[in-house]
Amino acid sequence: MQVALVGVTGYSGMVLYRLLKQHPEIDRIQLYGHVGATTVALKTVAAMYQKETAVIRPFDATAIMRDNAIVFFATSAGITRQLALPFIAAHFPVIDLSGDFRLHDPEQYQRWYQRDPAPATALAQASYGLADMPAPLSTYIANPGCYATATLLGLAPLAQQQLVEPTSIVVDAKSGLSGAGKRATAASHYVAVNDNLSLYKLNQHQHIPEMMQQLQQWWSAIPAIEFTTTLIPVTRGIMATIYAKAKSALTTTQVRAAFTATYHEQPFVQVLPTGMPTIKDVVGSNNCVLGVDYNPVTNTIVVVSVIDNLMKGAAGQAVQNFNRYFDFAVTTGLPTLPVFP
Ligand SMILES: NC(=O)C1=CN([C@@H]2O[C@H](COP(=O)(O)OP(=O)(O)OC[C@H]3O[C@@H](n4cnc5c(N)ncnc54)[C@H](OP(=O)(O)O)[C@@H]3O)[C@@H](O)[C@H]2O)C=CC1
Ligand SMILES: CC(=O)N[C@@H](CCC(=O)OP(=O)(O)O)C(=O)O
Repeated sequence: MQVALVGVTGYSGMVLYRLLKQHPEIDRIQLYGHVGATTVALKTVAAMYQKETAVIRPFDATAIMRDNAIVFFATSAGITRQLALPFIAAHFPVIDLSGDFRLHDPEQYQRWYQRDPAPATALAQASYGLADMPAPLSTYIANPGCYATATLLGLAPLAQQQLVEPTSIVVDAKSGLSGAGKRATAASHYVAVNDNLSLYKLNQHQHIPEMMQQLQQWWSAIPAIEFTTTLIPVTRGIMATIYAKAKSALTTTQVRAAFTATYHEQPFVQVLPTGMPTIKDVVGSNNCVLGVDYNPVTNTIVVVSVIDNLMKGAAGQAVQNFNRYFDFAVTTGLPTLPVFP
């Protein structure tokens, strides 16, 4: 099979290229960049790929659809919605790593992304591809956000089995710097990040509405969640620590059983039998590892969810959705072990 990738020069695109190269069902990857750009060799823009012979061609929707079975967009939010419309019109398969088609409601997109949304008719054709909670996929798959993935996998059993007070959910999420993409800013300057922690986008993070959209499908009684994001001085990895009041007194064993029941058939989701996961437990893998606890003193459930933001949070989940879309075994071409240590 031949597949197209737009945005190989970004962090997610580079990880996706590596995964697609190793995928046994993929014979060839066609790379595309900006509209009207000249064709360049991949190795000239990615110095670590000196032995790669691939070239990056200018974006051309017609050529992509003619030559490939599917296109992956690893492009920035705001860009994909400008490039993807011909594929939607043609019902050509797309896996989109950006946030442009995750929200069904265009007003929500305008509010949280502060940009014009894609047309409502186009948004209606997209499906939200939370790959470890399988639901039917349309030809346009909106890959979930990295924080949203970690948080939703940590909350799914609690929401679906209605184990918590629906108004009590608090999520304290932390991410490594690669989550911010390759462009440096004052906030991502080495001095700002190293030996430091900084909380950002308080109550304004763009993943809040996609999490609410999904949570309310699972349990409409959840009105909102408190969600904070903190930048931590690591390259890869997200840890979401979730707190919620139990609806009735439980034990840690009962909470864990709820998680195990949800995920026992999911090869990438591990529920720890004891203790809490660390970021290094997942880096380099497509896994999500979950630790759970119930504190009877405060009647609080604590869930810790860790993922690699560039794997499960982006490229890995994109390949998992590719496998689901084409009915390949879901683990095909995907690492289930971290690069520990
Ligand atoms: N980093 C992460 O952990 C995660 C990222 N995502 C999402 O994945 C997408 C990519 O993120 P990330 O890799 O971090 O971003 P980067 O900023 O690292 O890369 C962005 C990519 O988009 C390309 N691009 C930008 N503008 C255009 C354009 N007009 N036409 C064609 N290509 C363009 C860039 O090419 P060039 O360099 O030539 O401009 C680059 O290849 C984003 O939507 C992001 O929100 C989702 C989950 C996690
Ligand atoms: C550390 C960091 O800055 N992370 C980014 C994650 C961005 C991202 O993945 O954007 P999508 O909305 O397309 O998923 C952020 O918090 O905005």
